[in-house]
Amino acid sequence: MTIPIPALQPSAIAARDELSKRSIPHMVLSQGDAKSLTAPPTFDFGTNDTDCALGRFRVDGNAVVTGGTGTLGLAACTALLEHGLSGLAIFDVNAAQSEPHLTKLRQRFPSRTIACYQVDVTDDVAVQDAVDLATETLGSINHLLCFSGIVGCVNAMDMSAAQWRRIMDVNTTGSFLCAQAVARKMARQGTGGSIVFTASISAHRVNYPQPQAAYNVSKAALITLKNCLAAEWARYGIRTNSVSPGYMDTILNEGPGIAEARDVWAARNPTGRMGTPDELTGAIVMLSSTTSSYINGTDIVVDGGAIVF
Ligand SMILES: NC(=O)c1ccc[n+]([C@@H]2O[C@H](COP(=O)([O-])OP(=O)(O)OC[C@H]3O[C@@H](n4cnc5c(N)ncnc54)[C@H](O)[C@@H]3O)[C@@H](O)[C@H]2O)c1
Ligand SMILES: OC[C@@H](O)C(O)[C@H](O)CO
Repeated sequence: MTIPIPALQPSAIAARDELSKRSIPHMVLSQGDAKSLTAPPTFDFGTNDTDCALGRFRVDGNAVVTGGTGTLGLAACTALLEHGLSGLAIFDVNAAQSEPHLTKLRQRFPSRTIACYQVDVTDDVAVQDAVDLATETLGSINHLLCFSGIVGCVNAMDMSAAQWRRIMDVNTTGSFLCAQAVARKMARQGTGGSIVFTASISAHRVNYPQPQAAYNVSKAALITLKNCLAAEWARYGIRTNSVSPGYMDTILNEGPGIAEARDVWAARNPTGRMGTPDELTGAIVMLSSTTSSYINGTDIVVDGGAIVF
């Protein structure tokens, strides 16, 4: 059986013919070495041995970090400040709990502005007010990192509509509302910026052994939201990416009945263990730094290899 090849559109034929007329200046194809370059690429090798990684992975400007009072959010805040962040505004529904952490951060980074606001990310008015306040306090917002999230391990048969809605509301809608409010500022500032959502390996595969359909769906939706915003907002100089942590050793994964699950998660991971909060920060810093200026719309899985195991 012959499969018919669809005819090219006239515009595609014109484009193909135009391209085929052009020479390929950097390639010496006739020598059988399609990769040899006539001109070396320009590359800045630096001038001394202190021009090292921190320069490339430097994080400039100010950030809003939602859920920054939580374990992963706080680890991210510390890492961003270590890499040069000038100002930080944490948005968290449990802002009161952050005081001892804020004191430590302010002691360690006395020259930076560090603020924390009580915000429920599902409340669009509260989000807008907090973004306005953070902009006033910090001068500008250049980064948004969304860590606010909740989990619910409930059989889909038993889940109430209210439980489903709340998980979707906090994890997906909350991240959207924050991204929209911050992106509008970035677009108005004319500076562009970087947005990083915290998805999960739960966005990529069904968790085992705990049932958590709403959580998994909320995180999968976040990955698609990231794709949409990356496509829509690049024109404003805004990059939108996400990280997908695996099982990390945080309060989210503690509590009654979780001990057995933790053993299963560790056993089903090639590393034989859960991750530590600090192990997520490499991806966070990289995505937020200027070295990632062409990384847009991607998701970085940080899971010790769980999803390939
Ligand atoms: N810990 C893990 O294994 C893991 C794995 C994958 C993804 N994640 C995701 O990482 C993020 C952080 O998780 P964590 O382990 O640090 O948990 P955590 O519970 O320590 O942190 C979550 C933070 O979100 C805040 N929050 C909850 N609801 C909020 C709301 N409505 N408005 C504002 N803030 C709210 C909480 O107060 C808390 O500070 C979550 O989105 C979670 O789904 C965690
Ligand atoms: O998939 C891992 C996480 O998203 C999360 O820590 C877990 O599923 C919560 O029980």
